Amino acid sequence: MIQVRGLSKSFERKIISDFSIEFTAGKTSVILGPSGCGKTTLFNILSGLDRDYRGEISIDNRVSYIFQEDRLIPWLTARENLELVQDRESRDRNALENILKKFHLSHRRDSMARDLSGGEKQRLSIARAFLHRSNTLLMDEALRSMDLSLKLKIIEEINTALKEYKKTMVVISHDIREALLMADTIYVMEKDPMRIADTIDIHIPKEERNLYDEEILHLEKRLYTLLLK
Ligand SMILES: Nc1ncnc2c1ncn2[C@@H]1O[C@H](COP(=O)(O)OP(=O)(O)OP(=O)(O)O)[C@@H](O)[C@H]1O
Repeated sequence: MIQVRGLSKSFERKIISDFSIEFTAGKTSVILGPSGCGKTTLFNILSGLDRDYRGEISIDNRVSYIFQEDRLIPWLTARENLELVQDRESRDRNALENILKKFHLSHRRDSMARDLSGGEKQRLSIARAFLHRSNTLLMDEALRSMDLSLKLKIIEEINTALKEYKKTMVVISHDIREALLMADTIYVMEKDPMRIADTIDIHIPKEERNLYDEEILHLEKRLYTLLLK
């Protein structure tokens, strides 16, 4: 469980003020909300990158942060990039091979990161976050620059990996469909200061969700209405 209590953060203006939220352990929460409402600011605080805030944060200290850009070491191979997050003494070769397989990268294991396609690079950085000994994954618009078909494939891989790795995941997105396919709970935010406008729990099993499903289409409409308000 990630708990945020009475969080406040200001830059030139008050971005977050007395804000509270809980993200359930082992579940995926997706945050949708207008540009500049404070989503990345919240992630920077949750991940420990920003310690200049007021309020209480309760989070496991092992957090993996997946950014929009891949942040791989270009001159290392896919395998070597993964090894960076493993303990040198107890390096688990099987775990590494398993995660390569889950993200359909086994055939690219010995390729330099710089030679991978954009989709493969982002898959590798997501795979690395799963392999890292963390309980919490924070993903900030990591699928933004992908076409729909690639995005759907990677979402399926993430959902499959989550079943095995049981991480607590929080995702920032601007893509309603991405949210509908990944989330156990969607939080819609408003800005100035950031607050929760609506919370939507989705009970359809993830492997049964598709974008044409009536219930999903209904939720999509509800989310558009909320976000375009
Ligand atoms: N280091 C900083 N110094 C000054 N202002 C900042 C800083 N970081 C963020 N801000 C401001 O805080 C507000 C919230 O920014 P943040 O990046 O958290 O928004 P966001 O919801 O993630 O937006 P987006 O969806 O566009 O990525 C914005 O107005 C931004 O300009």
